[in-house]
Amino acid sequence: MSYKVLVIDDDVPFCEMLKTFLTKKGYNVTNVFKASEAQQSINKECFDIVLTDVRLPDSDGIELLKYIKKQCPSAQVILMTGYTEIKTAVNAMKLGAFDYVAKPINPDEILMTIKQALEKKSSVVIEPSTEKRGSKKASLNDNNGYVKGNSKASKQLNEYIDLVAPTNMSVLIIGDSGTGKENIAHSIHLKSKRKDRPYIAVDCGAIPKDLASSEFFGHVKGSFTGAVTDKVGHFEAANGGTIFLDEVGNLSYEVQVQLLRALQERKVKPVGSSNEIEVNIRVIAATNEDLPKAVREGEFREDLYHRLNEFGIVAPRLADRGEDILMFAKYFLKVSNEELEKEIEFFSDEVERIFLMYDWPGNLREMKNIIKRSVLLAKGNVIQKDVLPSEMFAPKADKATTTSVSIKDEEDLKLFSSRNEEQAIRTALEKVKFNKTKAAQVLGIDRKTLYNKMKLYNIEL
Ligand SMILES: Nc1ncnc2c1ncn2[C@@H]1O[C@H](COP(=O)(O)OP(=O)(O)OP(=O)(O)O)[C@@H](O)[C@H]1O
Repeated sequence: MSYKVLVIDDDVPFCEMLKTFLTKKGYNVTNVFKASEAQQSINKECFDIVLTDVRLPDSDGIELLKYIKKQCPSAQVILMTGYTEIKTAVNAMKLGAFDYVAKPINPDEILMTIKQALEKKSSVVIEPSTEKRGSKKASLNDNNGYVKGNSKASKQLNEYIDLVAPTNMSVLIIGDSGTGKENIAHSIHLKSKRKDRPYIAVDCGAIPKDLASSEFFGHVKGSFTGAVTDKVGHFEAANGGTIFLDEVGNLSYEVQVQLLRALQERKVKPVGSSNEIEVNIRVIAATNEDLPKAVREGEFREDLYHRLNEFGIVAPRLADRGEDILMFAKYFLKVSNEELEKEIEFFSDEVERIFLMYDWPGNLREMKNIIKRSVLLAKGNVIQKDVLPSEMFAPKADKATTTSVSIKDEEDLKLFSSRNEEQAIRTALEKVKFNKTKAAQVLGIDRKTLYNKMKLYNIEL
């Protein structure tokens, strides 16, 4: 079976080139050039992968993404963006896009992203002992790959993981997009007594509402049109092990009711069957939404929220993981070198400084993407600033805070923005174990400016 791919871009030659390339790789590709044409195509059939430009002549990729996720939730949407639109792309991921690739598109990169999206789409069972699967999760959780981190935030996170893993408690992981929630869930499973039993990851945002019962609880042949064979649901498949409910905030109210019943009674009944099946599973759920707010607004059931949240873990933002930032960067450099068969050795000092200053709105996933792309573009064996997205270091229009204190060399402060300046200083101080001289060097400012800034932000050591 060949997977169906819809490409949406008003650049016709580019679409044709991509179509030729992907067709050669065995995909069944349809090209359209406007959002309205894309909507028509999606109304006719559901695609496995949708590759869309962020800017379209009659709409934008974000609006289209919302439409696609409503019409065909299982489609994996990949945005194609210019560097200046990376923030939009990161927001799109919060709305359910799988990933983004920066233009100009590199064929190997797009192919790899499509493969990863298809892996996610199939909601595969990840058997902990079978690292050969090639799944990103499986490979990251071997001892060489999983970055634990040394920052305060990481230490606390790892402590919580170790504490809760051996228990049977349900865990709710809350965190911004790309902070590593799925990775945390899998670590908990691997450190639990259930580690040799199945681990099933389910992307709740990708399950169509009318198929949800069958996906979770299975069905018997003939129970509805399209049920041509018996199907084992995710709950039964996870029996004895762990089920990971990603994007749990996306479940419809009806499905929430069914899920709660299954969790309380520890039994499931496949659609169309009169037999109940006993299940013994541990639940880990994740969300980047404000679930307590959803509960207050009546969109998420309070009883289910408490059932899932027996133990809550907050996945820290990358910008709050201080001294780990470069550790993660080096890890992603290694992974990208392997994936792209390159041998880039390190980052220039300037690039490291930019990494420490940047606020990483898309967290680990954004870092991974930026580094992968930089590895692709790098000429020599060092990643230099010129291959980074300029928005990572361009001076921001709002210079209010940088002019409010005496700054000897304002140029050196161009990395700062009013939004992340305080965080950048805290991160740098943490990284150099609170040595102010070294922190000033890392920040590229003089010590006096650093003192002034610390005073401004009430940073006390
Ligand atoms: N501790 C870690 N060490 C190394 N890589 C990590 C770690 N945690 C996460 N990653 C990588 O960072 C990326 C994002 O992680 P993950 O998919 O777990 O985030 P998420 O919070 O579940 O994202 P989303 O909110 O988009 O579902 C992945 O490529 C993952 O492999």
